[in-house]
Amino acid sequence: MMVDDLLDFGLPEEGLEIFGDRGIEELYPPQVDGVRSGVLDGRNLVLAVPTASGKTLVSELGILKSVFSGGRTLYIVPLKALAYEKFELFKEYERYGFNVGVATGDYDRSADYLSDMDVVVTTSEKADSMLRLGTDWIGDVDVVVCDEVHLVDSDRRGPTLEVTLAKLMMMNPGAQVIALSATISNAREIANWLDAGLVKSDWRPIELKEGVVFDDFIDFPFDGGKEVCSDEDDVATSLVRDAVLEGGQALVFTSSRRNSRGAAGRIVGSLDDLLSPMEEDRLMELSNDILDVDGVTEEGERLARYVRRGVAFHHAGLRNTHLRRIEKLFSSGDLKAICSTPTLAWGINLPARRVVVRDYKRYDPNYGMKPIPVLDVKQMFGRAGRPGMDPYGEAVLIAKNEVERDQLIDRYVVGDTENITSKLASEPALRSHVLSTIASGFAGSYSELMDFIDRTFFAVQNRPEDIQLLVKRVLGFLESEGFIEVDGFGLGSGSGFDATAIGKRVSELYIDPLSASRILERLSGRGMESDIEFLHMVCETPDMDTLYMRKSDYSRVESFLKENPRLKERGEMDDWFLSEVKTSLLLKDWIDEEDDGDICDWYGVSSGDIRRKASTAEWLLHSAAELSKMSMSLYINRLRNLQRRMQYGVKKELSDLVSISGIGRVRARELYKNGYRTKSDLHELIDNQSLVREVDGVGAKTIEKIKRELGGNE
Ligand SMILES: Nc1ncnc2c1ncn2[C@@H]1O[C@H](COP(=O)(O)OP(=O)(O)OP(=O)(O)O)[C@@H](O)[C@H]1O
Repeated sequence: MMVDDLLDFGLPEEGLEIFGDRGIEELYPPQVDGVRSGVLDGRNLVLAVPTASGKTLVSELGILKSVFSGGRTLYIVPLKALAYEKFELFKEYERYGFNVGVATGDYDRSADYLSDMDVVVTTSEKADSMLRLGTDWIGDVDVVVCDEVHLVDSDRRGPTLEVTLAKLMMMNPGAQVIALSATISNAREIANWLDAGLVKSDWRPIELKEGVVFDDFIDFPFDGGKEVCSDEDDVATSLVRDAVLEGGQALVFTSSRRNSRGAAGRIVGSLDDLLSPMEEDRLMELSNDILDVDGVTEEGERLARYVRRGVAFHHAGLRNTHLRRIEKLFSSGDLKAICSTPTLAWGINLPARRVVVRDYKRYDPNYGMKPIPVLDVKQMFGRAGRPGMDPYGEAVLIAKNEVERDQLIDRYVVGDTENITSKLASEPALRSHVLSTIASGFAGSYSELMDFIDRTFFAVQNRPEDIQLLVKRVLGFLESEGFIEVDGFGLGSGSGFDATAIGKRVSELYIDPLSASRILERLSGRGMESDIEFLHMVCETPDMDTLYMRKSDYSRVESFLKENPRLKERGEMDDWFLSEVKTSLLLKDWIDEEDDGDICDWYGVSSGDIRRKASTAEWLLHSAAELSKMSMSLYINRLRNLQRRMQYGVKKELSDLVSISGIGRVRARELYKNGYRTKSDLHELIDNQSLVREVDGVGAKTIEKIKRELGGNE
């Protein structure tokens, strides 16, 4: 089917222009199936097709049809980076007078400012928080697109995604739901849940050869085989060099951060002779950028060194700025290889000629090393092949012997993906979503709550009596903690309930009700004195992912506790408690302006980890301050002060300086040392350029930024 034919199915003419500008003339087969299944007639649709087979365009058919008749779309993605990727794409609609917005983060900030938007791209967490805040325009949505709906299977994100979809469908019964998915075995079950038609296909725009390498030979069971034309000691390195020799790039997936660094370290040097002088120049530039942002940690320095030679590693511990730059340089072809943890496979579209899955086992705390799900391997495989650039994509697993090769072929090449399952049965997820469902008015009684839960994927897959048991347990907890009030005697089908004022606020703050109850208990207890006690308060909540205790951490943490008996009283000396204390100490070092490199060494973390922990702590301190307001606690100023320091990683006296964009903790300290302590002191600096030399790290560029910002504030 040609794009022009879409007019017969009701696509507005402008749609042809939009797709024409992207060079799209003919629809891919699954897109044709989407059209035939009624996506342009407002029908609900689940599209389960491989990565990069044009799912977005099918959703755009529904979106364009709707916005050209005055409708509004909510487009839900799993990750912030993806939200911005889609936002950039949909911004093309603005030339027809539509407003396109993006919303992520800031979970208790009102989203009313988006009420004029025709298309809003958001993450499932932000969509959930907008529902909790009672955002009016959410009840006026005509198309809901859910990208990567198979992530209902994810322990962390899945429950939020399914509850959000269920709420959106309940509020907007006439809205069209378009769910995009990887190829999963039980796609039909998802389609039944969403009352949708199903398009399921294995078609890909570019041929994908999937195979297993052993003894320098890649066995592609459906496409013959291939010798690897490179004989490095390390198999992954050979596979990468071989792909680059053929003019391609490679993505290497590893099971851990440490392995991603190790694999990149082995590749470095093997590509030197394959880089052009122009590529070398660009890589040098990126490498310097990395040093500029993070030259003090061993990892930042190592990343810069590798990038200079065409290779990078990529994992969630790195700074976001670095991750985005690495992705950009790989897309432009300058970087030849990235060694990454699997997160990259679920993120933005970053295709490569060859994908190497180096580790197919991952550590599981309950089972030890365990083979990863087929779905995960297929997702990584799916990143192979750049449409329009590569003749085909190759995806390869590595075997150590012939037996393993055959097993890997059976399981991951020939085998089916697993069924996906709801994760809403987990108690932390359920208590949070049950509270939010009551607090935001979706359910005022037990029977309404059960009606609502009946709309979730959880209810499709579980027996009603099991669900009731779990829900009752959670309701009992919420009542005993004072987050809901129940009418009548006991919890039964006749009982009605409402959230208390504090329960409503907990739901809006987007924290686990158990976190709130721990914080409230701490705030009402006997006087807290030191910073570390407040920091431990946030680290003992389930919302904080605490740091793992390494052997070398025990003596440090235990001797700290010896000197701080008040904190020691808070717990048993088990790993659980010690890791809370270790995390509190990291946060303390962050706000005391310890050097990034030292913090990374002391705690065994990466630079991005520090910022992510600090950001969670900042959110919890903000929540504690809000709860403190409601419970008349005396700590509000103290909490606000700590929250501000946590945001920037500084002592109190730098607060004024770091609020200026472009001035981070290190530059602020340098300015302070040189006598510039407030914004007004900085006026003097920008008026007198000769002073620039006095302050380390504050060059002409920064001065320009400060000038702009201070000018704008006046
Ligand atoms: N019919 C088509 N003809 C040519 N190119 C197309 C067509 N449909 C989509 N594309 C292009 O294919 C690329 C991949 O499409 P898209 O990102 O929508 O895939 P996807 O299935 O959503 O991928 P992912 O699984 O990563 O979300 C995009 O660059 C898109 O512009």
